[in-house]
Amino acid sequence: MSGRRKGAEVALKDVRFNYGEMRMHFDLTVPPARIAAIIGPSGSGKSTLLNLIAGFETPQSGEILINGVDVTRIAPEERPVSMVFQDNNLFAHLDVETNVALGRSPKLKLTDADRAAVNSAIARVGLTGKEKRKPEALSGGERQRVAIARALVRNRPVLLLDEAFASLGPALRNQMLDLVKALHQEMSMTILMVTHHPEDALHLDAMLFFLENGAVTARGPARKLLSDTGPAALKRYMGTVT
Ligand SMILES: Nc1ncnc2c1ncn2[C@@H]1O[C@H](COP(=O)(O)OP(=O)(O)OP(=O)(O)O)[C@@H](O)[C@H]1O
Repeated sequence: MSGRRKGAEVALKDVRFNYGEMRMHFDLTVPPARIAAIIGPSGSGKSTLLNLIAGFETPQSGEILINGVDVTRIAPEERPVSMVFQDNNLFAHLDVETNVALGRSPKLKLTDADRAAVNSAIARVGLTGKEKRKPEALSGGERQRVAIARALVRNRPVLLLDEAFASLGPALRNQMLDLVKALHQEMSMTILMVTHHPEDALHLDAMLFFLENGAVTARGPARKLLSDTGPAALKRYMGTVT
């Protein structure tokens, strides 16, 4: 891998985005090299928030800044961002090595340095020896490791994880969170992670943004927000009060 990289601040300033009747309004900042967990009820706008940052959606108004640079109208591939989804991250007909290499060079024109970065990322996610396997010959957790390796070789300072581990069982999910934690310690990228599991935010000692109905209604350190003194709406979401 290409050494230590530093995360970038991610800021949404007065961003408005509508899907029909669903009106969303985001105003939030994630400082450089922090981990932010995005939680909230189904349909509250979590994936839309990440899609706006990644550039798969464009706001009706407002600005998205990454390290102070306005990226609101910039194409997804030109943003300093990588994204990992819950599934469908990999090309089924390509082996592990090629799937990862696509993150480095979409046309697969690889230099020796690129190949070294691909091998290093594969090693870092614990898949050395499985380079020639197709996704069908991997477990769900291994497939998500490939997706993370591909994000790593892109060498972008912001990593977006959209329920990336949701289809994995609890033990494997914890392993993946440990991997994210270790990668974050090494590379200090800024991470925004959508999850349905508030305990993931604790596991990563993350900042927490709680979304309801298209807006952030609570924010702060996960350990504080998820404690007894946290907001009532969050407790209702967690099922700890009715
Ligand atoms: N492509 C789309 N076209 C129209 N409406 C959409 C589209 N994608 C999402 N929506 C609507 O926008 C709202 C926010 O959706 P989003 O997927 O961001 O929510 P979410 O919090 O990620 O939900 P979940 O936890 O169920 O994945 C929902 O009301 C959803 O129905």
